[in-house]
Amino acid sequence: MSLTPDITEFLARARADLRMGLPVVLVGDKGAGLLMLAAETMAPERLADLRALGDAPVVAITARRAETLKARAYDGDLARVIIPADADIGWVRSVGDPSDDLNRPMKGPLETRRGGGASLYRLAIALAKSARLLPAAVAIALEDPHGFAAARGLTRIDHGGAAPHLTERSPLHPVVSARLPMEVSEAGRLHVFRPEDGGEEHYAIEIGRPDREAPVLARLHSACFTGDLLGSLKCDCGPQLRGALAQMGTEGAGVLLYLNQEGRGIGLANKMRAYSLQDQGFDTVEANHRLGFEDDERDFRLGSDILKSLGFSAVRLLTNNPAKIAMMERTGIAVTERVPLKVGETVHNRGYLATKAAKSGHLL
Ligand SMILES: Nc1nc2c(ncn2[C@@H]2O[C@H](COP(=O)(O)OP(=O)(O)OP(=O)(O)O)[C@@H](O)[C@H]2O)c(=O)[nH]1
Ligand SMILES: [Zn+2]
Repeated sequence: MSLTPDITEFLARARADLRMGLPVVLVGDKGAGLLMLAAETMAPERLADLRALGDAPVVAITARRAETLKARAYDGDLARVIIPADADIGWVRSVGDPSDDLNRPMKGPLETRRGGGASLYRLAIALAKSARLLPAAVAIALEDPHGFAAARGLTRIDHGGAAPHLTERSPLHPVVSARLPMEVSEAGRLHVFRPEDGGEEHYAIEIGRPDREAPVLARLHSACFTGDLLGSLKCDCGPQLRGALAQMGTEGAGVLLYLNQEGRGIGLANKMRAYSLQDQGFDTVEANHRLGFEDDERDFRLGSDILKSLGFSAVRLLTNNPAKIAMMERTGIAVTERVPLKVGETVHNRGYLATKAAKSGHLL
């Protein structure tokens, strides 16, 4: 019935639960169950309650994180680290959080579980990521997941229904648009787009009245609180944002998409964790990996969705990132020209820009 939450709505609820430190119940296709919490937000007393359920709980982590911890990833893309009986919550958190890797290296070897299906653990990690938490999930098997969830009022997620929603993006809908006179152009307009899944809103800033039949000067900008707002010298985002808008103002037409995918899609808290690791000597890509993330967790398809919704089908794209161009082309937006955007190099971000060129294929 329409008044009952659907899977998208249950997933949104699960994300909120995990951020608060609440457990979520996952149900497999054959009825197997898993109780999960995000390692990062779990309260110490809940670890004791989990242990009381029987079997030793595990921390599920990505293979990226497992590599740093030298833990065997028997499941390929993930590892299930067994929580020893005498381990406390600090130990559990350190499995997921690399902040103390160098100061207080974990005493190994870590024992990891093998055998049995891993799909629910994979779902647990994907959920933690989509909640913008560290990809580390404390989990224990449940025999009667339905009864367990119902008795405690916990959110229950069915694997079959959930899996496609974690890889496919949610449809975006225009909410409102209004005139916004700006320094670069008085003919500015801000459009707000909202996804159906309760996730972040994204924005389009339209300058002038670009012709929908011709390629539009466009920029896909990912949110960077530190660079866009604070004038951080560690990246080039602020100057790129202002440079792109200035060029659109000068040409009299353009569209800048402001995608709320902070920190290449890992969220500000995790980006700051990456910055701490960078201060310990790791580069931007290595830092992401130590945290358990891929180099880049963004979904540029959002950009094509918004451009199409605004009526555009071809762009002159302001970027140095070939992945953005490839994704535009794959999703039906023609890139007729790449317009380079080289601004804001500083002594602090020279290494960052060089790493992006060497490891992420950015054009110099
Ligand atoms: N995880 C992580 N994210 C970072 C770091 N430095 C900057 N970012 C994020 O990287 C993104 C940069 O976005 P963009 O400038 O749109 O993308 P780009 O891939 O550099 O491509 P172009 O600028 O178009 O060439 C923003 O979301 C920043 O918050 C970092 O060291 N670690
Ligand atoms: Zn930045």
